[in-house]
Amino acid sequence: MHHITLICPDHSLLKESEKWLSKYGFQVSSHFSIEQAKKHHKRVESHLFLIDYEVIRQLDDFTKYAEDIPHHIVLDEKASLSVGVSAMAQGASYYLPLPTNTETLLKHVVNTLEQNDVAALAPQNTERKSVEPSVNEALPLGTPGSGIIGQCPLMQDLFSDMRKIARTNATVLIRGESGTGKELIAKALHHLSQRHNNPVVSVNCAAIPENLIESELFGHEKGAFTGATTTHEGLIQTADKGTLFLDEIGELPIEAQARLLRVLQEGEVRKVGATTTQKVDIRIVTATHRDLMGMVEEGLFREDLYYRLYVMELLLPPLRERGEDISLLAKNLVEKTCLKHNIPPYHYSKAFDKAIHQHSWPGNVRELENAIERAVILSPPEKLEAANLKLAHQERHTKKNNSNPIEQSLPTSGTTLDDYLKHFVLTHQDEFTETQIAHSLGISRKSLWERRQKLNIPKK
Ligand SMILES: Nc1ncnc2c1ncn2[C@@H]1O[C@H](COP(=O)(O)OP(=O)(O)OP(=O)(O)O)[C@@H](O)[C@H]1O
Repeated sequence: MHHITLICPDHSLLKESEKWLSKYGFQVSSHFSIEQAKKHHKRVESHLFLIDYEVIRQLDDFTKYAEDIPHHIVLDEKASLSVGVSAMAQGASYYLPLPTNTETLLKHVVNTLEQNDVAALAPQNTERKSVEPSVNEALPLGTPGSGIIGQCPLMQDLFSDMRKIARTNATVLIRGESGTGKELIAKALHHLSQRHNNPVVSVNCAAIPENLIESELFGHEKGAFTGATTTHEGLIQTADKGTLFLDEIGELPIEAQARLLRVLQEGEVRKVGATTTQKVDIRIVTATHRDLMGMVEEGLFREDLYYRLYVMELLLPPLRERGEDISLLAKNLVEKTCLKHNIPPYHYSKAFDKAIHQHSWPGNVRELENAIERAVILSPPEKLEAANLKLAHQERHTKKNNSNPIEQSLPTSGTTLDDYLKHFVLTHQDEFTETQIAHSLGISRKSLWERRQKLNIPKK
């Protein structure tokens, strides 16, 4: 965990950040003088100092302290250009006015910590690794800087579980609807863990043809089957000392399940066509949106493997249950998409936010990403228009007005998301390709295929 030290008088506006910085997962201590902070720093290493310039004004020579206050941001209630220049010349990473809004300060804190981490890791990487492979708790999960946005209680609980689980080697099953961020969470878990200096390998079991999956995962010996002209290292071997993320584990064929069980039980991998085994040390994280227990009951998934994989569970809430996170995500996506397409930043209006909240996002964050991208690209320069989100329900309304009989048969209330998806697919499959339907729903083509199976949606 990163430790931040505030140095400011009791009445300072900077004091207010103490509480919310702790809420973001930083360990914070506060001191009124540099001397006092120095003593504390000797006992507990501080990764960053936030200093109210009023404290520096009292000193005759701040440079004397530079060595003891290595990484710092200066904040000033009487901010001026000349003081800013001298603060930066004396080693401050940033000089900001007081008060500074939470988001801006947080961004600068995260930037400085990230820069320091990179600098600290570069020369000492190997030494650090061999002395003490510490858990990487630096990621302030939930903030835009961490790449995973999530301030609502459900996500905060999830992050708190992740931090605990990351300390262990326990196998983790991540569950959640399509597009909720399962892969993102699996990778964050790896980065939080002691394995973070080693590889994290992601495999989508549904995307690899069934006849290749064993050789891809476990590797094969030369001559093991027709076409095996060389020996091939499997992805499990590649992930040695790191984390293997198996997405859509429910799609793993039954023969491969037996091999995977061996990896989990014995810590050994046997290549296809090999007579000997090799030791591997991997943490396995899996994800599925399927009911694995139901698959066990149907004989499609091995029960022994199920219990091996289901040691810890992380449940990702659907986007519609994340309250204000939807706005946070949408805002962040608008900024990111503008940057990506080189479009001047848009104002995120209340009307736009309202439209975002009115939709139920069956395709979750992925659907939101796609919808925002459409809105950013299609809107005029002066205004981000909600109509350009081109959400599936808007299309439904338009169709209704056009008196489409199938659409009109949709119940107006009490429709489940599955009903909605089924009707949407049935209504559009004559005129659109699978890729276009999946895109409109904000889900992958693979997810659409899976939902067709699950909901028994016939193809045209
Ligand atoms: N909390 C979040 N903050 C920011 N971006 C997110 C968040 N959750 C998901 N995303 C983004 O949404 C997209 C979908 O996420 P991801 O692929 O991890 O979902 P998934 O649950 O694994 O999907 P699937 O079930 O279809 O494989 C990615 O681009 C990811 O970066």
